[in-house]
Amino acid sequence: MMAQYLRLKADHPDKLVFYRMGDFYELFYDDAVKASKLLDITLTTRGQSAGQPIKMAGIPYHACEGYLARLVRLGESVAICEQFGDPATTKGPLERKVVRVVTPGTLTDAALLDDKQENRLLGVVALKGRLGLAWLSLASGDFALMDTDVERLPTELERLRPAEVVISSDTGLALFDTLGVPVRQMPPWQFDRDSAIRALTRHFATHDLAGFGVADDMLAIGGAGALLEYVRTTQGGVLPALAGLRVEHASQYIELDPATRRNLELTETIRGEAAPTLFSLLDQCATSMGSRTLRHWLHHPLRQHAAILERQAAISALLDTGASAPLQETLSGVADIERIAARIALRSARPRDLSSLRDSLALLPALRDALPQTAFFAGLSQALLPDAEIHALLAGAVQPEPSVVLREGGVIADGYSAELDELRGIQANCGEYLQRMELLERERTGIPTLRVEYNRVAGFFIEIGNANVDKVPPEYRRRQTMKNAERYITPELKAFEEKALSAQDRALALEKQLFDALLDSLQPQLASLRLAAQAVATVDVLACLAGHAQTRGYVAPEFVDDVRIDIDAGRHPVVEAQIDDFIPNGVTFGAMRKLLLITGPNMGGKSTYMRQVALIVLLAHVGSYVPATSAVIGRVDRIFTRIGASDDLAGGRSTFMVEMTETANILNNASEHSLVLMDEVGRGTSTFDGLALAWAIARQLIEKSRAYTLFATHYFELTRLAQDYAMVANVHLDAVEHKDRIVFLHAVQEGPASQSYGVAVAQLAGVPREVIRQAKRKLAELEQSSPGHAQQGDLFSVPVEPVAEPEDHPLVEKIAGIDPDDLSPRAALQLLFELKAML
Ligand SMILES: Nc1ncnc2c1ncn2[C@@H]1O[C@H](COP(=O)(O)OP(=O)(O)OP(=O)(O)O)[C@@H](O)[C@H]1O
Repeated sequence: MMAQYLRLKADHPDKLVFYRMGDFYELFYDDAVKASKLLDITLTTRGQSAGQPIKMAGIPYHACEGYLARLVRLGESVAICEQFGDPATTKGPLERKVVRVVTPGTLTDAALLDDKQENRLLGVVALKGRLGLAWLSLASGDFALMDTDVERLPTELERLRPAEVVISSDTGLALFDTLGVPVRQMPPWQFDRDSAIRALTRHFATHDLAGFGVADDMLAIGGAGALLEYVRTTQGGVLPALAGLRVEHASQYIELDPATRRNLELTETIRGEAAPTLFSLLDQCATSMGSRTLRHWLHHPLRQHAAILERQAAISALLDTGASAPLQETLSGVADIERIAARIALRSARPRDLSSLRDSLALLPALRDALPQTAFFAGLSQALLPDAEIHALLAGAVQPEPSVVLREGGVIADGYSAELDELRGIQANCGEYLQRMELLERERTGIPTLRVEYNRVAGFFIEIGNANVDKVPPEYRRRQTMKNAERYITPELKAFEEKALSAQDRALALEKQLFDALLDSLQPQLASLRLAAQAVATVDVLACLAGHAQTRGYVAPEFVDDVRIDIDAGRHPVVEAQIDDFIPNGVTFGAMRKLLLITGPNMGGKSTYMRQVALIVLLAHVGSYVPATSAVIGRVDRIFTRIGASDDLAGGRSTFMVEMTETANILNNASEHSLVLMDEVGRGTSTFDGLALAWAIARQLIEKSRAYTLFATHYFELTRLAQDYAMVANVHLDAVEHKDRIVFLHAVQEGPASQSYGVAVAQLAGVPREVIRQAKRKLAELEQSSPGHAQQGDLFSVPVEPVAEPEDHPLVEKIAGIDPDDLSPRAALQLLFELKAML
């Protein structure tokens, strides 16, 4: 057995092998050690090899899904090795085979997949500074290619978020060192472009790839070929029905670099949590397909105005007809058709998959009826009309409520197969059958005492009393002689006996056969099921966005070709939902107003304001309505953000290094159509360095990039840029100090801020009183010594009246000097009188 194990393991050196032994999957040697650590299961030993005990860990077969899910989430791959044959009759070890390999990127089991997220496998080819990317999702059948530059790898990885990456073993892992994705290396020949073209054209049964818009010299083709092979091996040789190939171009979408996706908290907070994010706010989709599509849309804002306006018009139509609520109501009954189709393709669908597919298909007509009557929805409606045969087939074949697993039976509907009905009938109506036969035989033979019976020893028999044996028909054959009677069997009864005794086994086997045949007959329908799934998802997202537009008071943005972004009374969609009194703020950019310098106190709302502008622009390009009273937006090609400071310790970059790397990316790539958010650049270094850098960076953005820029800063010097450049304007957020409190107004106004309130905010945050007092004193000192002197390049350097340190009231000083622990009750009382007298 160990020899067999080692042979199988040799084919899967980099995976954990789950080796089936009876009711357990067992892992041996290093696999056992690794699994015991990762899964926290007991490490033990079994037998010996070369005098050494063999390390072993096992997991019960029925609980394997949970363990698999954990391993895959940790980036591991598992080869599942099943046993074949009957242990009772086989000599020596049972035959075992790896039936499938579960890897993070090739999951299709419902239990292992995240409902709301696409699970992608990415193949990467890098050659001479160029990058070919191919990605596919087994669960949705989506298969796409893109060629780009090597530097864009982090950006694309952040966009696609693959669960697993496949590369050629000569590419080297260095590219992926810090990216935190499981990477699998395959031999270089599997990335060979010519073989890939042959494999792809064979798979799609096309002459060449031109019909998919794939040029023969695309680097990504090699990756696509490797993916196909990888999927084939993991799925035990079965290839899923893929929806065809798509070519993506970087220019289709507004580009968002990795930092921007993080900073804008689209689908994950900066801390890596799932909420609160734009996605968590908006995702009220009724189906998982809708949720996945919404997530995709948020990460892929469109550039082409026509495509955006199509979605926007669809939302308007939903709002006009009030259709979203009834649509979502119907949608909530629709199962994950897309993933069910994928499991049908891989023949791993379960009985309940088919019954929920049937029930979902039955809802599609109602969905179509509820759609608004526009050309756009007419297209979707067409897709929502898969071949009526599929539903008819499923309705006829599958029980209304089938059992969860096929091997329990009770899956195929009554009336679908005469043979199955008969087998089931035999089990259910054995007694009835015997009675009926008894009556018939009595009539036929004229023996009123004839009995048809069954016992365990004799099986089925016809018993005739000795008095009547002369009337026995010739086809009766004697089975047993009793004292007063003879027992007979007939060919019909014999056949019935065989049927009855094996009816259950045969019924189960037949159900399995029928179920497999059903999966086969669904294969030609997968493409239309996928189209229906996509249409359901699109309707779902649009209805969800229409719902938000209505309940949250969003408006349809207008798109223009001019250089312009004009938002009236905009709101931050996520912050607005979290606090009671959100103050709306507008923004105006034009050809002559391209950089807004934002000053104002800490906590004043600068970051919120900047992010809100970016989110509104992004949402507008998703096709959604936006949180504002009006929005007019010109062409936008990219959104860049440089917000907040975070160390990239794993990548060996300090906070300041990260800040400057991100800034360099912006300065090198921003165009006049880009939206750039810069939050306090330069603050990661000394004041002089920081100010100097911030100054130079701002100038570069105005003179060279001419991007739409929101530039928040505490360096007050920078506000002077507005005097030098017509395209720069100052805006600020304000606060007022009221007694000991500071009140933030959160309203954006024209002009630079007048005060920073840093010390007041520190006080608010609970910094000890003594520190605050010293800070105030130091602040006054600095402000006195440095007007115009550039000693202190910050807002603090504004010449303002030195703040006179208020003398503390003697009463306060007296109280400060008290140590209550040292006071006797009597002294305390005395002190109270003294304090009162000092008032
Ligand atoms: N327009 C607004 N209306 C109401 N509250 C707001 C508004 N903008 C921001 N806030 C509130 O103020 C808090 C601070 O906002 P924000 O982080 O944007 O300030 P900031 O000026 O960037 O501060 P810092 O300079 O310290 O980073 C937010 O958490 C939010 O609760």
